[in-house]
This record gives sequence, C-alpha cells and structure tokens, in this order.
Amino acid sequence: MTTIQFPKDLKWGAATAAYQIEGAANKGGRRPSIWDTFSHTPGNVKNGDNGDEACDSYHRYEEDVQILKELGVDVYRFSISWPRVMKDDEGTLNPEGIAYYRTLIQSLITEGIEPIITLYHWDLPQTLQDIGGWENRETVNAFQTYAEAMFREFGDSVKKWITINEPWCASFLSNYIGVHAPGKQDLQAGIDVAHHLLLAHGRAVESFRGMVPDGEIGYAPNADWLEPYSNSQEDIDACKRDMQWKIEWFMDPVFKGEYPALLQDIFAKHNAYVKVEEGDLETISQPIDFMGINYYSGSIARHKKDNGLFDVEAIWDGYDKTDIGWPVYPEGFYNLLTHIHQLYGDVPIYITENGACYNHEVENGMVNDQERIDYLKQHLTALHRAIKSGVPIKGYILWSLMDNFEWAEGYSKRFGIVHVNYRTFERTKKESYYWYQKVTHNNWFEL
Ligand SMILES: CCOCCOc1ccc(-c2cn(C[C@@H]3NC[C@@H](O)[C@H]3O)nn2)cc1
Repeated sequence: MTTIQFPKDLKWGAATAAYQIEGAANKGGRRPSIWDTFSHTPGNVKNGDNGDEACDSYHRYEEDVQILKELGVDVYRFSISWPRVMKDDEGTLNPEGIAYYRTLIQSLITEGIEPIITLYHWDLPQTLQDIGGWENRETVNAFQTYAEAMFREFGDSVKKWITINEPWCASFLSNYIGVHAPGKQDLQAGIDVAHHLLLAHGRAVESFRGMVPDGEIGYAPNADWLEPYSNSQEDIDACKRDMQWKIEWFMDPVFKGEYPALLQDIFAKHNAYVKVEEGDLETISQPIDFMGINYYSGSIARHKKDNGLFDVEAIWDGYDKTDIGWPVYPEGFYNLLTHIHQLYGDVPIYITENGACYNHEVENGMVNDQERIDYLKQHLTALHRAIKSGVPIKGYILWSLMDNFEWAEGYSKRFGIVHVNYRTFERTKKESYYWYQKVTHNNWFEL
C-alpha cells in the first residue's frame, strides 16, 4: 500500500453556495436573484427544479455545522446571498439576512472551523439584472457597495474572502453559451460581463485592504485541462486556445494587467471586443493574497475546423465518466496546477472546488459511493504530486459538503459527501464522508 502524506499545515475544507443549499428563497427578507428568475422559467432547469427550498440549510444550519465539526475540516467555504443581505442596491442592509450569516459564522468559529466567504456565487439581485446586470458597468459599483457592507459587518471575524466564483461560468457560460442565468447567447455580452466581474473583483480588493487589513482575499476561477490528441501544432494550438479562455483570460488581467492577445484576436474575428477603460487593468491587477482553483475534469482534444469559437473538439470517449458525464481525468489536475505555477509563479493556491457527481441513493441507512472515494483518491494523489513539484497549495476544499441544486441540472446531479433527501431534508453521511473524515484527521490516506 502507498501512503500519501500531506504537509502538516495544509488546510482541509468543504464548500457550498447560498442558492444551492439555503432554500428560504422568499423568507427573511430575501429578494429574488437571477437564479430565481432563471429557474422559474420553464425549460431552463432539469425537471423544472428551483432553489426555493433547496437543502433548507437556512433553517438547518446548526445541523450542518455539526456535520462539519464531525467531519473534522479546518475551513468551511460558503457564499453570502447578495439579495438576502441587501434590501436594495444602494447599500441598505437587510437585518434578518445579516443576522443569519452572523449566527452561522459564530457557530463555525465556536466549533473551531474557519469560515471562508464567497461574495459572489452567481445569485445577482434581479433588480440589477433589470438594468442590464453585469453587462452594465453600474453593477460593479453596486457590488463594491455590497462587498464593503459585508467587510464592515463580518470583517472582524472572517479573515479569508473570495470575491468572484468561477467568472468564466458567470460570464461566458451564462451570457454566451447561455445554459446558466441569465441565459443570454451573445459573445460581446459574455466579454462585457467577464470584464465587469474582474473589475468588481478589483474594486472589492481595493476596499478590502482598508477595511480588513489583517485579512486575505482572492478569487476562484475554474478550469478544465485539455491534452493535445497528437503533437501536431494544430492540435497543440487548438487546446491552448480553449484553455486560454478559462485560464489566461481570467488570470492574465489579475496577475499581468493585460488580456491575452491571442483570444482578443479571435474575438475580434467575431466583432467582439473587451472594452477597457482608463485605470481598469490597474484596478483588476492589484495584488491578491491567494488564487482559488476549481477543477473537475479534463480530456484530450484535437483541432476541428469551424468547431465553436476555437476550432477544437474534446474527446471524451474511452474515459470513465462521473454521473454528470464528465471524464475522470486526475492527470489534468496535476497538469493544470503545474501549468498555472509556471505561468504565474508562487501565488498561494487554495483548491476551492474539486469533487465528483455520483447519484447514489440511501440503502439500508447508508450510501455506498465508492466511485467518489476513488475519484478523491486519484485527485488528491494528483494534488500531492503538484505539491511535491513545488506548487504552493495551501488548502483543499471539497465540492460539496452536501448534495445540492446543481444549477441547470437541478437536483438530478449529486456532488455531496452527505446525501440530502429533498422531500424530508434528511441528511445521510455517505461512505465518502467517512473516508474524507479520516483524511482531514490524519492528513494522509492510503492508495
Ligand atoms: C451546451 C454546453 O454546455 C456546457 C455546460 O458547461 C458547463 C461547464 C461547467 C459547469 C460547471 C459546474 N460546476 C460545478 C459548480 N461549480 C461551482 C459550484 O456551484 C458547483 O455547483 N463547475 N463547472 C457546468 C456546465
């Protein structure tokens, strides 16, 4: 047996997000978000699911904190629901919303669990979407107002903050591909939203420096990994183009103060341009304390003329798949992390999401999700390889603590290490929970 031993200071965690677990969508003064609108629009979400009740974590947070305590994690990453804490878009707080998160935060700290807050995990107030949403530069100001209010309310007890979760999903998946809210299919809109999300990130960092001087702040881009099918230049270039869309497009502006020219040229061929105003890139590229990385899958890929924006085709045949259909590709995790380290140097990295969808149900009071344990073993081995290769990994935060609303897939896709019965909201710890519990306690596991 091979033992994989992690550095003693590596932080172990689990993650969730507000719209995916809280429910209580119309309770406690919460206003509608774009995901309330999108999920209540027929045809957008599988089985017509929505986040109205979700996992009812708004009412069951005490139980969830106890589950986290028993799990033995160092950190819990959750998001604040912007429309739950802000009564309007001019900075008026909703006291009930503030009280909910203050209680949650205090409960975590009492149990010795460090809270990591994500400010934007996709639930934009609908009132802002009504004036253009992230396409409208004014939304950046509203985000900064919201972020400052959160720093003021919680900065004394929360010292790790993430500004934007998966800006590629919140921009291109949501406004160009169109499968996430608000469901537009317009490349220029995707580029405008991406730029304003990065600008909002930068403005929040600026405010954070003066308001939480002893805190750490970062953001959490997502990326998959594409390995060229052959060593032909056209296959190599095709993979590079597609990966730049998630990696360089969202990391070069932050770490280099510029957008990648290659993609700007490609977008220009589609008459789409990034509209940078004076000072934007200085705001976006000010120093941050860590980078989050969300990784799920990868594959090989090859050049395919006139296929999509980048003339590339991913080949998923031949790989084991999770129950959401994504290839299990742990080598991509190692390749991505070492690639990012080569591009951006020793920026501290937290794995802010990694996990797998397997839809096991409860049988005789237990959930045998051995496939998820195997996935975690493979990906934590890849993580260990990256650490041994010098990548400055500071923590691993598993997606997700519990089964939850998986966006356009609704409740049909289960990513949790805790099973949720969506009728009774009963939580059942899966076998993967007990496996991960040993990892968080021992800081090693056996292959
Ligand atoms: C027709 C083309 O359709 C393409 C679908 O393309 C994607 C890509 C990526 C995703 C995706 C989902 N997740 C998991 C979430 N990360 C944040 C957290 O909230 C998790 O629920 N990560 N990436 C979904 C769909």
